[in-house]
Amino acid sequence: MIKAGIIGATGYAGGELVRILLAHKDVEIKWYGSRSYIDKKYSSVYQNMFQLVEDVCRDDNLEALADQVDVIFTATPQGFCASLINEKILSKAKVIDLSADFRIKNVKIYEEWYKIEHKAPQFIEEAVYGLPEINREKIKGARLIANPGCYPTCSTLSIYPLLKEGLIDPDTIIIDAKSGTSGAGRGAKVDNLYCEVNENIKAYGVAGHRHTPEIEEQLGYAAGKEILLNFTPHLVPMNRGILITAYASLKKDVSYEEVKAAYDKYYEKEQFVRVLDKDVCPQTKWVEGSNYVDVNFKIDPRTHRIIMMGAMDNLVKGAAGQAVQNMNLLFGLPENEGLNLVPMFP
Ligand SMILES: NC(=O)C1=CN([C@@H]2O[C@H](COP(=O)(O)OP(=O)(O)OC[C@H]3O[C@@H](n4cnc5c(N)ncnc54)[C@H](OP(=O)(O)O)[C@@H]3O)[C@@H](O)[C@H]2O)C=CC1
Ligand SMILES: CC(=O)N[C@@H](CCC(=O)OP(=O)(O)O)C(=O)O
Repeated sequence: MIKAGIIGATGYAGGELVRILLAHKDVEIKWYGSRSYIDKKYSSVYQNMFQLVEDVCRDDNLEALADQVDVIFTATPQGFCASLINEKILSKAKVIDLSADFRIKNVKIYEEWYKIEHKAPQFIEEAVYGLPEINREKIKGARLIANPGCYPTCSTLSIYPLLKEGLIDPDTIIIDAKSGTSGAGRGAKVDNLYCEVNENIKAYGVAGHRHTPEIEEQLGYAAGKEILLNFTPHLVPMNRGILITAYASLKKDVSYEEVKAAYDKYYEKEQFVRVLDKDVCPQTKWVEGSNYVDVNFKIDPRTHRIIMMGAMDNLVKGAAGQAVQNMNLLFGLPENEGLNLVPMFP
């Protein structure tokens, strides 16, 4: 049995990790970390866990935890993991960080976009960006995984094959994204109150969202050069789900079959990326509660542009599901163990 500890188990991403790991046959959760609910039963925080989890929440102490578990998930705010990680911890346990602390290789860019000083830049180079469909082999041997952001996961997977195959002009990418409110976490914020979100849709972080450099970095690797793009997220009145609609100019005339072949080249064998049938647009409802990313595209011959689309559950493939996928790779388990979650509908 793999012993797991979750720091930030009381948040939305941590809660989803608990839900997935409880059904994972090779994992035992040893530590439900929290700062606000110390010594309170975990199931009193999340009543859906009544009679399923008897443990109480424990203080966030990464060093003490590393002595007791094989893997630590940090589902905590930006800066937390970097402020505590050290060589001793990494020599004892694998760490999968769900925050952005180790996602961006250039520390200056991290500090500029996150407005915090990075407390452990010495581990940035070593950390592996945990997008299994692209970095599978590197993930297997890692000690520290930078679990990708929700928007970056959906955006990168939707666009990656076309950049790799040189079908689109990397300097023309525009990503329009939408997220359900759980993406903003469980902490109380005025912007996420019912009356603010219900019956409403709004853009936020326009021309400045912190996921922009993460997406640019990952798509830059695919393009083989640095790229700049426009990324505009929107908050929509639903609990879960991310939908991205991305636009780029085509570099040459292409047929549906050529573009489909590019997607198939990278995803045909990938269980969690579903390239939908022709003319079917991805919808968040069709992936809810699952680890799937549904992708598709449409060529617009009139404007000589292509529209790339992706849908995903921000808490599963966008956070906890992907973290478990990474854990499976780190421990040599089948990559889909505990992740054969059938999407719920309606
Ligand atoms: N929500 C999502 O869709 C996604 C989230 N993520 C990332 O996962 C991480 C958690 O996000 P999310 O679950 O949404 O956030 P929440 O606000 O829902 O949860 C935050 C968690 O962190 C704990 N926490 C808060 N402040 C501190 C602190 N100073 N020190 C230690 N622990 C603290 C909280 O515990 P308590 O209050 O009990 O002390 C809580 O368990 C973030 O880095 C986020 O960016 C990544 C992808 C998607
Ligand atoms: C709706 C909403 O607020 N979403 C969050 C992103 C989700 C998240 O937690 O970000 P990471 O994937 O980087 O961890 C945001 O825009 O900041």
